[in-house]
Amino acid sequence: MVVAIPQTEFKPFLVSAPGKLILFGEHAVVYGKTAIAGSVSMRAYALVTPRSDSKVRLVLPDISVDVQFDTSKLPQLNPSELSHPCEVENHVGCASVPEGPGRMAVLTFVYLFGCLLAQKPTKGFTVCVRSLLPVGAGLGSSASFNVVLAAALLQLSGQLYKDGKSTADRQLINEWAFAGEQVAHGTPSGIDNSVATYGGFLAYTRGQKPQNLNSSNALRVLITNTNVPKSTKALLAGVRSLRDKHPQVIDGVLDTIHSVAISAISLFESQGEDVEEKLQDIIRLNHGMLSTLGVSHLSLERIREITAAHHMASKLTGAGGGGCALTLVPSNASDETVEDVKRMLAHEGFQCYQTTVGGAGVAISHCVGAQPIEEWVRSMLDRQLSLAPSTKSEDAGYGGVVSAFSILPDTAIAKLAP
Ligand SMILES: Nc1ncnc2c1ncn2[C@@H]1O[C@H](COP(=O)(O)OP(=O)(O)OP(=O)(O)O)[C@@H](O)[C@H]1O
Ligand SMILES: C[C@@](O)(CCO)CC(=O)[O-]
Repeated sequence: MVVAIPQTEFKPFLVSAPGKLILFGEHAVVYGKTAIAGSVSMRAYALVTPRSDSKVRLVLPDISVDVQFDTSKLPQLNPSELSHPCEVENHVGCASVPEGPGRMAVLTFVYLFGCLLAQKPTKGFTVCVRSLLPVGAGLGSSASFNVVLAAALLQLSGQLYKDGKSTADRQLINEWAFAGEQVAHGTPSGIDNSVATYGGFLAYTRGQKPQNLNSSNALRVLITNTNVPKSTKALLAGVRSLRDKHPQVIDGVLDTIHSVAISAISLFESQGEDVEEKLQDIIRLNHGMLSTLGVSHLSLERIREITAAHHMASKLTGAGGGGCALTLVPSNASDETVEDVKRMLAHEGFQCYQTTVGGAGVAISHCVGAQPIEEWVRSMLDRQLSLAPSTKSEDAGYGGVVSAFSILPDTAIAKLAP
């Protein structure tokens, strides 16, 4: 059965943004040293579809959220009247925001909607976000969520002139995504949302504008989740207390990490044959320094052992104490070798993702290849499932598309642009 789709103000569009990986400089960055981060090919995707009423619906299947608001019940917000974006908590009025893990995501939506759209006569719409990034594993799932949300709402408000492609558009998306990060995290550094917006590789030093590294070398990496829960706060406190006790020693370690990041900058921008080998060296060195700071973990050391046996260098990424490790896959490593390593890591109970670092930042698309998005979503699922007409007529006939998008397997989502 073909579902008739009524005329609405805009056609469905899709926004996507990558997660991030800290390559060098975690922990030292807290003390004013430089860190290098890159975008990962795993992304968050927001499907935006029109509605025929004035409701807005936020569907977040990965964290079991499906909320709907009457636009007139959402607060109009003026950012200059709030001392900090997280104050949105005090302005939700009669909009009912769920408790639990989805609360921050919904509050971010309320904040961005209140600032960007509430003042304008807004037709209803549905935003459904799916992400291929593990939540809370240090890969910037929060930042990519905030970037797709900010870009979607800016696009709906008519403030993007080049579909997010121009420098001005990106700057705007990055600023609003940072505000979203502030709702969730209080005082984030801004590196995560910058990577999710601009993509590629960035050098970041606290208090300075992130520097885009002109690298044409996308890196092939394995990201291995130890599944060991970590407390970033406790790990940061541990390093601080060690530094308080041994300031000269620890400052020396932090300076060395800074030198590693500076070497990485020149390596990323050079083309020499020995670049890969030198990158491997500094990955090992950086991990050694982090281990000296006390933020490694047995599980991370085990990953290093397994990958080292296959001539691959690994280091922890993010706060450490568990969390994720990154492994550089040398360009001459065969697919069999990579599969072997992945199998051994999985055998130890680790979760392993193969990805490239340094790909595209935020992207807004109106088609997938030559297909309109709604057609693509339908074609991805079994016809019986995907063509079921929506029971939610107010979703302007797109309810079935939203439901289909919500349950598409990750393998289908991974095929989406870019
Ligand atoms: N797929 C998603 N759908 C909706 N919200 C998401 C999604 N992924 C992440 N989020 C939001 O981001 C929050 C997780 O952020 P958190 O900072 O804990 O993890 P992370 O960003 O993955 O890790 P890190 O900040 O260490 O890189 C979630 O609680 C939710 O608010
Ligand atoms: C450990 C740290 O350097 C990175 C955590 O992903 C903390 C921070 O920069 O805020």
